[in-house]
Amino acid sequence: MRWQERRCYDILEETTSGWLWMLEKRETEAALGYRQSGGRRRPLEAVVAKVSAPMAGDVREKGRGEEEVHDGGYARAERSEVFGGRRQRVIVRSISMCPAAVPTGTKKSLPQRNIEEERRQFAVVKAVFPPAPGGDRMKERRRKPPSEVVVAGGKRGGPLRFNIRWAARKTIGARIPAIDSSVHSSIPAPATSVDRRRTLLEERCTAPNQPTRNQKGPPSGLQRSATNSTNPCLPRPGPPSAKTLILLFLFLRMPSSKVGLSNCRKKPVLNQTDLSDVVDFHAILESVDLIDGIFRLDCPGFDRPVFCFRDRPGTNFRFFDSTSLTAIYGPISDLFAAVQNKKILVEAENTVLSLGDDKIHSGNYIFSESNANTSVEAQGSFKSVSASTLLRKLRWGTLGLQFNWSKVSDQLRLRITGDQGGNLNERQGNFHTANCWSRNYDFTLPHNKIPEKLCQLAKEMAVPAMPSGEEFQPEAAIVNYFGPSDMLGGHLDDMEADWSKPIVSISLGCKAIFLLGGTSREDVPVSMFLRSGDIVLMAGKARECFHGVPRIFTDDKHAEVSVLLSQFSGEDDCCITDYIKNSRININIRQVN
Ligand SMILES: O=C(O)CCC(=O)C(=O)O
Ligand SMILES: [Fe+2]
Repeated sequence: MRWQERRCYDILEETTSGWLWMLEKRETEAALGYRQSGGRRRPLEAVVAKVSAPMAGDVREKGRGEEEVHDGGYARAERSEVFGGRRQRVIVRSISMCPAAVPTGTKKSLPQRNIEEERRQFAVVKAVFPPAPGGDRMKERRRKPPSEVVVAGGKRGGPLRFNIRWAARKTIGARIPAIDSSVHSSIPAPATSVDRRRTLLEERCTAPNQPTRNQKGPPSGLQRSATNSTNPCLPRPGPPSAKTLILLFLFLRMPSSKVGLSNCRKKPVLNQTDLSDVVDFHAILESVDLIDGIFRLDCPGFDRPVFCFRDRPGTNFRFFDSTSLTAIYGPISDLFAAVQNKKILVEAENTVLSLGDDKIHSGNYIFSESNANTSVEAQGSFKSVSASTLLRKLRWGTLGLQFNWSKVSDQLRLRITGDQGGNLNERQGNFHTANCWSRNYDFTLPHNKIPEKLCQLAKEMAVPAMPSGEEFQPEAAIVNYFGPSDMLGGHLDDMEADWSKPIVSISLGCKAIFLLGGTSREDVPVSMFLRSGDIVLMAGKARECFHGVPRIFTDDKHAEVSVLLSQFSGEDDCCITDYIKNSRININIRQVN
């Protein structure tokens, strides 16, 4: 039953053996023992608390002007914007910002609308597992979640004025008391790290902050409706023990940004929020009801039902143009084993790779026995960090073909922030035609192949989204590691040449909310729960849709990892179980060519 999940965890060790891994700059420095030159070195927690406090789009107070604050590698922007007819100061932090900015003519979109084709192309696969023994699923499904969920933040002013803020209130800002306490008691993971990685990706098609046009209201919400038993889209019922659900997104919706982690010092103001609009495929699978706007598709040759979204509401994004990242290229391996054995990572060698105009910091890192007499910060000339710290701080890594992140970042700075004349569209056009399509994946960067087991799994799971007779070729993968307060801002994944091939996106660990938008920043997203073992497939039209992960659930009740945890009972498994309880891992696998 949990084969998919289990297989993923079997290969988890390998997914942390990628060639490239990346930490937030400040974290990297802190973790590796660098000192801030000249500056006061503040504890990481303080920095995290500070940047975590403001929510995306958080309205603070009236103000004028614009300022950007870069804080130890983190960044936030304070802008003056007009909300509700008055000018107010807005703090924006790590907002995803990728508009559908690829100029007409360069965008690789589907040549022809073909609904049947699209059904295959825009797929989300979801694995749903049998209820825990004794669990009352019907009761579970009927229970309304809102009463159990509260939102951090208090009055934010005009939540519907910007859809992004609607999303923040409706889903992103959702907080469960137990989560808050766990957040406070744990060392807060930087809420921005995953976004940072994404920010680099997005920068290539970023537009400056623009006033929202044609704003739409919040989505009407997907209503439950009785299923028509003659619905041709309904698949044959599968064996309950192998209930894996495939969701097919015909038109996806877009995400929004994030909610900040509660400030460690201030108690968050908790308001109630309503998660009843969050699509729960688990419940749909258990139910005889479908939800309006979602249908099930029979997919020959694939033993799991396929669910599709019919419509595409939208959301909008606001732009935030700031990033400061340090990419560290270099292989690490056996991270979990190193944690288990209390090893430390030392930088054995530090080189700088030259890639065209870029210089990329590249290290040779090895895990070595920790020496009781050697403090982490005093390893001779080596910078070092304990494997457990590294695991906690790790936010993403890549497998297979590498992307030259720093190049994109530099180019973006030149193109977008440089004074090159022309209007925004022209600048974006220049940027895209000159750089994006020719400079995304860098085939010259050293890399390892994606682990074979992961390739195999991706190929199998990609079937519903592949053109018939073609096999998915996994060439690159990004592994996102989400801590309790991490989130992934709205973005497009458009680096790959052929958008008709799916991205196979596997969720592991704690349950998350996934937001799915449209092709425009102004489209309102639909939100859905992704549980451990779920797989999202996106291809074709869906590649043009914004999506993101505003939050994960780490409290015992909502994380839904108990069955998974029960599979790790060995003594050596404790570092994995500890990690699973507070984390979500997403592995998204791509065919690049
Ligand atoms: O974590 C997820 O479910 C989505 C990840 C994603 O969209 C990405 O890495 O591009
Ligand atoms: Fe993505």
